[in-house]
Amino acid sequence: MHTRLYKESLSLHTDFYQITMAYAYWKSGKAEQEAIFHLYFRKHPFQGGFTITCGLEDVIDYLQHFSFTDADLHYLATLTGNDGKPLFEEAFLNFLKNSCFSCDLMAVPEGSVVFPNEPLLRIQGPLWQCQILETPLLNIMNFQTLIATKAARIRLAAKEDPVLEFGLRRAQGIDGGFSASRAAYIGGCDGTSNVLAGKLLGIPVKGTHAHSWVMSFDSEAEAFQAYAQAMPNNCILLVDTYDTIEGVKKAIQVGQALRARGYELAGIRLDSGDLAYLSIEARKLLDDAGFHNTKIVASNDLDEHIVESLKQQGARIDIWGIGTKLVTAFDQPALGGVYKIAALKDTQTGKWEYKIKLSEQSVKVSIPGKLQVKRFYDASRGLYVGDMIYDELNPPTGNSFTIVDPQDPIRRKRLSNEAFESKDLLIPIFEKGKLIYDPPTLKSIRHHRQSELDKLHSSIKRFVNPHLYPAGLEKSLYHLREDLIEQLRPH
Ligand SMILES: Nc1ncnc2c1ncn2[C@@H]1O[C@H](COP(=O)(O)OP(=O)(O)OP(=O)(O)O)[C@@H](O)[C@H]1O
Ligand SMILES: O=P(O)(O)OC[C@H]1O[C@H](OP(=O)(O)OP(=O)(O)O)[C@H](O)[C@@H]1O
Ligand SMILES: O=C(O)c1cccnc1
Ligand SMILES: [Mg+2]
Repeated sequence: MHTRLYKESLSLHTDFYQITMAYAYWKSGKAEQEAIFHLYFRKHPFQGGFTITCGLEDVIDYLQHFSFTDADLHYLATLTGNDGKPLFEEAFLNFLKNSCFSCDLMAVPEGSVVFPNEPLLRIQGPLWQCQILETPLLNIMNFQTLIATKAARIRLAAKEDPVLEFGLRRAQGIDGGFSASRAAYIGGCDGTSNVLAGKLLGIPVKGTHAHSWVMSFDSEAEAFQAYAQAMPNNCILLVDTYDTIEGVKKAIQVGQALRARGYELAGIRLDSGDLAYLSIEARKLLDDAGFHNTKIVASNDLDEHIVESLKQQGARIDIWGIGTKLVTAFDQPALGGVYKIAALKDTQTGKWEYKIKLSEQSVKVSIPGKLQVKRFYDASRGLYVGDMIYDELNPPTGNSFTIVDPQDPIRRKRLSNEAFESKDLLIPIFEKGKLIYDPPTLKSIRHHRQSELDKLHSSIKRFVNPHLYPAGLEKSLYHLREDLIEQLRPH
């Protein structure tokens, strides 16, 4: 990458307080104490019923390059407190210099459907390392998970139609654009206008031309002819610069000239006005002129709701170009994923101590333990039927389980091994800092996302008041959490 940022080591890509805590852990002899943290979210984005996890490959890349360079340490050595003296002792900086990532990481594979409170990542290792990674892991996972989920919703609305991601110009800076293109592809887009994402990630690059192409000529007809001349084998003409219907007629004339040369007009693009009406009219004109295979591309501030509405109106749009509202997750610009400590090993006894964060808001009370998620699958219906978050330090026995919704303990469900198949969602990625996972290709992550969504009942995927998928705490974990809350509450 060509920016100043990407020439840097990214170990300082964290919040300052992570480094001050790492220092204080080190000073108080706790730095190497073994801890378990989970990364999870509490509420689906976009008022939806599902979320698509995304970002693991970048997490892996980050952790593999996690080391403090001399330049990083020189910088940290310049930081001073309010007495003007250095904040960090040299011995601590040496400790950082000689350290490398040595944790265990478990993760839910990218492209999987996930639900509130389920760990997307579980990290176990020295307390200071787990702590310092909070910010970069959230930075990577929150954004890509958000965009993959938005793209998956757009994919559901567009049904089988191709969707092109056109967002780079509106994305949140350089990495915001690049990682959005990646996440959008995983979520279900078929191509991108982002050429760097094409080169580095192998995403198909696609596109048409801008209004300025048309405006740079004396007439629209000349502009269309020149574009067809330059690119006869990839000719999609933007027809709305002056008058859409007149533009379609001129595109048809150019299509006839192309056909005489042995080429086909690939498409036209509509970028303003009533896209339902104009696409229906354009389709008639194209069909009447014998251009049945010429596709109609539409763009202009589209999102999943407008795509769904246009389809209901009978719009004849074949390909959807979607930028701003996808890559900025316009209606919800951040996923509120969090990263919380859940257990700490007592150095004397070697036993795990459960950790829990209390809050006035019950949704913010964290979940203690070494968590895993067991997902139950009804093979006869081809549907996921429920997820059980359980504690590996105290796993449930037997073949039949009760899950409890921590926000509404009346909501319970029984899940059994006899009735359903099941699998654990978190799989090993790093063991003691060593990568033991072979990340899948982007294409196979996309396929995985599709097969995951196929296994969700349609009521969970609808946009308005989606049905709540059963994802809860295994009963004994629920009680453990309640007991801890009881013990910690002063009254
Ligand atoms: N038939 C339709 N039903 C619902 N929404 C539509 C329909 N046609 C277009 N839209 C959407 O309505 C919005 C139209 O916005 P706006 O009025 O700013 O665009 P416009 O009239 O095309 O003007 P401009 O030329 O500035 O792009 C866009 O988000 C577009 O995707
Ligand atoms: O609408 P989006 O989903 O973001 O898709 C990308 C948009 O970018 C281009 O125009 P741009 O928005 O730059 O100019 P315009 O507003 O004049 O169309 C293109 O014509 C699309 O309208
Ligand atoms: O190729 C296009 O049509 C395109 C690319 C980026 C943004 N809007 C449109
Ligand atoms: Mg626009």
